[in-house]
Amino acid sequence: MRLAGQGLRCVRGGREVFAALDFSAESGEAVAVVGPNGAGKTSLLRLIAGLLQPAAGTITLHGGDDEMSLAEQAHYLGHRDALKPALSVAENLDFWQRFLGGEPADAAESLSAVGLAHIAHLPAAYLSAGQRRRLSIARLIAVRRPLWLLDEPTSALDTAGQQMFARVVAGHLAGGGLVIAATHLPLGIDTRELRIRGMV
Ligand SMILES: Nc1ncnc2c1ncn2[C@@H]1O[C@H](COP(=O)(O)OP(=O)(O)OP(=O)(O)O)[C@@H](O)[C@H]1O
Repeated sequence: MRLAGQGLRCVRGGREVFAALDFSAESGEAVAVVGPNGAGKTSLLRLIAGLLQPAAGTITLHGGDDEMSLAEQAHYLGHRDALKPALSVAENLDFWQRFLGGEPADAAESLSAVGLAHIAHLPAAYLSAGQRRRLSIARLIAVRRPLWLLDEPTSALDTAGQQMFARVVAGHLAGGGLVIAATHLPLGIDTRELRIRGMV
């Protein structure tokens, strides 16, 4: 599988954020999107996820599932954790699986992997920032998709959480997955750097 962007131009609020951006990433590879605040890292992830349209250029995924769109083959984990506060930890996972697909056994495994099995019954509203982030990471495991688009994935994670994240990503890459992560922090895994300078 190969993800490639060519000649990408991003405009937000009538202002050019970046232009003529090329990148590519292969199965088993993690790309760290780096650059100063406002350079367009989040915008690039949202372009790849199909949540924004490029003003110019193309994004293509080769070797994926031809019957699915790029967005259907990707997980987008944004700044804000997409949790339903009234649902418990386990119910949030169950909701994602009903909405996005996935095996119940993967949900149970995902809670153990992120260290939340002991509070599976707790409403998401009561979770700490780091626990919310852990639950978001559990979605990546509970619903299998090859392309992970992660925005500051380790924010709010403690040291053990960062190590857990590195293990989860390593497992995904070993299984032929692909990760694009916008970050200001080292992710604890081998990454190739994609630097965006932006127009700021
Ligand atoms: N909805 C919007 N309307 C107009 N401009 C926007 C919008 N969202 C973002 N921008 C602008 O687009 C530019 C890129 O923002 P983006 O969030 O992609 O940057 P970033 O590199 O992820 O920044 P940070 O490191 O601070 O997270 C910024 O100048 C921002 O103000």
